[in-house]
Amino acid sequence: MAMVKRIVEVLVEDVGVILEEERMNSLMGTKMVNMNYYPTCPSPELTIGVGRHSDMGMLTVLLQDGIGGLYVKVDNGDRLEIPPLNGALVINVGDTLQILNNGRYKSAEHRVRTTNIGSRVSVPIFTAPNLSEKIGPLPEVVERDGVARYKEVLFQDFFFLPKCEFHINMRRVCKFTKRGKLC
Ligand SMILES: O=C(O)CCC(=O)C(=O)O
Ligand SMILES: [Fe+2]
Repeated sequence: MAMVKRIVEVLVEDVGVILEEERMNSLMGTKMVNMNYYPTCPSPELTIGVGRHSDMGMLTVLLQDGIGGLYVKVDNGDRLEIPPLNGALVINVGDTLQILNNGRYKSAEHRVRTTNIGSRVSVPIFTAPNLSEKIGPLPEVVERDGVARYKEVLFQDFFFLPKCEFHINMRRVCKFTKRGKLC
């Protein structure tokens, strides 16, 4: 946790903001762990491991085994595989951090493919705000940028969007935050 906090601190310091301890704790008050198991698939192209989405919170710390299959969409639209590195963690920027920084750090869209070489396990740890926390671009950043690219919302208002299939829901979340309204 201390490591995740330190990374967030460095990222917001880089846009000229020092967050107070209390605010930092509220922004990272929700912690969740997923344990993903992707069985080996003889025809991976016919399956969806995890559909495309971005994570909603501040930062995600992901431990993956040696199989691979995680892809991130980069600016030109290509999808890059994030190859497993022994002993390395993958750190994802989430939607909340993107909003706080007024769009400077992007929450990367990613997805997971299954493989026919072996089953895969991954364990992401998500940090996200308390449900009652207001999230919007940090005032210092808005002042400098001259524009707020996202409106302020309660974290719970996009965490509990109307239920449909989970990952469709995640995409709706992105539209909600990036356009400032529900899709
Ligand atoms: O399995 C992975 O590598 C990523 C899983 C993921 O993106 C998620 O659980 O949000
Ligand atoms: Fe994810």
